[in-house]
Amino acid sequence: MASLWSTVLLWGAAYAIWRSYKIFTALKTFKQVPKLYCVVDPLSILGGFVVPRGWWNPGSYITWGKTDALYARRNSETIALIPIFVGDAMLLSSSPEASKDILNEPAVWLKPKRIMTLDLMGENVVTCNPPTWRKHRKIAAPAFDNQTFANVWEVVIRAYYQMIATSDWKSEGQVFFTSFNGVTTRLALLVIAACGFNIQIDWEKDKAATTNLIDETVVTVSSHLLERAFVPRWLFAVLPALKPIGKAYERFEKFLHDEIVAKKIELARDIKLDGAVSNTNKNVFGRFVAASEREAGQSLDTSQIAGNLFIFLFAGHETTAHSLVVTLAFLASYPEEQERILNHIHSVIGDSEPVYEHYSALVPVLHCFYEAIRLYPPGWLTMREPATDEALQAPHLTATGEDLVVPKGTVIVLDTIGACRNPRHFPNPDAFVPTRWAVSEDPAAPLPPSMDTFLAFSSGPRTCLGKKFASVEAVCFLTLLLRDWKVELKLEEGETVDDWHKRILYPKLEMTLITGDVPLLFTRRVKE
Ligand code: HEM
Repeated sequence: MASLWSTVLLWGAAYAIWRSYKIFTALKTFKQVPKLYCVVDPLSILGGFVVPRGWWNPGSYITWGKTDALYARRNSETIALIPIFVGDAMLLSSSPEASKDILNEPAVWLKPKRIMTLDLMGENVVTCNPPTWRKHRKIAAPAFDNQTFANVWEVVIRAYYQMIATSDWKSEGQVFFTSFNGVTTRLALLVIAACGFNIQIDWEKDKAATTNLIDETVVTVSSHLLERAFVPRWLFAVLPALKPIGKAYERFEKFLHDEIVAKKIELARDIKLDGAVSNTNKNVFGRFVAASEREAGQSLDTSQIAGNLFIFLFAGHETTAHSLVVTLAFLASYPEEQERILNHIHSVIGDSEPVYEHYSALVPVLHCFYEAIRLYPPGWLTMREPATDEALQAPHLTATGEDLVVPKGTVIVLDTIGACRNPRHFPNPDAFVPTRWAVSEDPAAPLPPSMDTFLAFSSGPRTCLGKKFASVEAVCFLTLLLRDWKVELKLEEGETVDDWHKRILYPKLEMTLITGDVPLLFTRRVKE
C-alpha cells in the first residue's frame, strides 16, 4: 500500500512540475496580453462537458454577455487562456482586423486537429487544410451558383405554401407557436434535402413508408451530430438510446454512396452520348458529382464526395434554422422595423408572387437577417493555429500595443460573438439596427460594416460556401411570411422586451449557437 502511495505521489509531483513548466512558458510567451486562468482547456471535452460553467471555468467567459467586459476591462482585444490542470494555453481574440488577416491565409493559419471530428462520412471541405482543401473547394464552389439559388427560392415557396396549408395555420386569423424553432428547423431541412440532395420531403410527414424513412433518417442524422462526433462508435451498437442514431447514420451513408455511384454511371453514359459532363442538375448533389468528374485525375473519391455532401447537411441546416428564428424574434420585438420591411416588400413585389429576380431588390430584408446573425452568430467561434511562428498586428490587439507573436501550433480562438459586437466596428453593438448594413444616401454618414471583418459567415478564401444559399432561403421565407402575417411577442405580465430577450434568447453554445424555444404570435394580415 505504501509503495502505491509513493508511486502516486511521485507521478503527482512529476505532473505538477511539468504543468508548472508549461504554465511558466505560457506566461512568458504571452506577456503582451492579459491572462485568464482556468481549470482545464475550456474547448476540450473536459472543459465543455465535465467542468461546469462558472468563474472557475473560462468556458463561461467565452459564453454569453461577458465578452464585452472581458476585453474592455483588460484594455486588450486578445486574452490568453491558461489552463492549470489539463490542456494547452490558447488565445482568444475579438479583433475583427486580426481575424481578417488570419482568415486570409488558410495555408499559414490552419484548422486545428480537433475540428477533424466532423470528418464523419469522409474528408471534406470544412475540415481539411490546404493543399487538400483547395481541391475540395474548387469542386464544391461551382455547385453553389445562380441555378442552385433559383432552386432554393422555388423550394422555399413550395414549402411555405405547404406549411400554411397545415392545420396549425388554418385557425381564425391568429396562430401562436410555443416554439417557432420547430418551424424554421423543418423549413431548413426541407430546403437542404431538396436543393442539396434532391430528396423531396413534404412539410407534413408523409404516410408512405419509404418517404417517411428518408424523412426520419435525415432528421435523426442532422440532429445528432454532436453525439456522433464525440461518442465512441462501438457504443452506437450497444446502447439502446444510441442504436437508432447509429442505424440512421449507416442508412444515410449507404444512401449517399449508392446515389453517388448511380450519378457517376449516369454521367459516364452522358459523356459517351455527347462528350460533355452534364451540368444541368439543379441540386447541389448532382452539380457536385459532375464538377468532381470534370476534374480528370483530380476528382474526389466516393467517400470524399459523401463527406462533403454530409457536411453540407450539417452546415446548412441548424445554422439557417436558428438564424431565421432569431431574425423573426427581433422583427417581433421591433414592430417599427417590421413595418418598414413590410412596406419595402410591397414596394418590390406589388401584388405579384415574389420571384428569384426580386432577391437583390429585397436587400433590406437581407439586412435584418445579417443583423440577427451578427447578434447571435450560429458559428460562434472559429479556431486556427499557425504552421510557423506568426506575428499579428491590429488596433487594440494587445494591452501593450505590441505585435502579438503566436508560436507554431498555438490555437487562437476567433471569438465571433466578441468580434460581431466589437464597438469599434458596430456602434451601439447590442442593439438590433438592420439599417447599419445599408449604404446611406448621406455622404457624411458612416459606411456600412465591411464584409471582410464580419465574421458570422467567416471571411477570406474559406468564407462560408453556403452564405448566399442561406441568404436566399431567408429572404424568400421572410418575404412571404411578413407579407401575409404580422409577427408579435407575447410578453408575460410586467415583462419588458429586454426581459423577454434575456429569458428566451439566452443561447446555448454547442456545436453551433442555439437559443431556447422562441414563442411567437402570428396574425393574418388583411388584404386591402
Ligand atoms: C446562417 C447560415 C450559415 C452560417 C451563419 C454559416 C457560417 C459559417 C462559418 C462561420 C463558416 C466558417 C467555419 C470555419 O472556418 O471554421 C462556414 C463555413 C462553411 N459553410 Fe456555412 N454557414 C451558414 C450556412 C451554410 C449553408 C446553408 C451551407 C451549405 C449548404 C454552408 C456550407 C459551408 C461550407 C461548405 C463551409 C466551409 C468552407 C471552407 O472551409 O472552404 N453554410 N459557414
